[in-house]
Amino acid sequence: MSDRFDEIRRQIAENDERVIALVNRRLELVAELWQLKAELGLDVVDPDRERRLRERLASANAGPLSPGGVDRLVTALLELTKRELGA
Ligand SMILES: C=C(O[C@@H]1C=C(C(=O)O)C=C[C@H]1O)C(=O)O
Repeated sequence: MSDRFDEIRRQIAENDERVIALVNRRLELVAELWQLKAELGLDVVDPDRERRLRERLASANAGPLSPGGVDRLVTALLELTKRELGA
């Protein structure tokens, strides 16, 4: 295969590893926030906050991911967070 082919694959792998590291960091931060919410007697799940998160990320998206793609990604992220943290 060409050098460019290998280089593209290397960059894809590097990006994928960054995505995993960022998702792990996100989980740590949400876990910390939920601990504080629990101490304050608040519900950990906040549908209004989730709606605003969805709107903010839709606005921040510069593409090529489609608006529908952003929405699916946010849905997956929120579901994953709740499953991992046991909400
Ligand atoms: C992170 C929060 O808690 C919950 C988890 C969210 C998330 O995974 O991003 C978003 C909203 C809440 O349902 C928050 O209230 O900000």
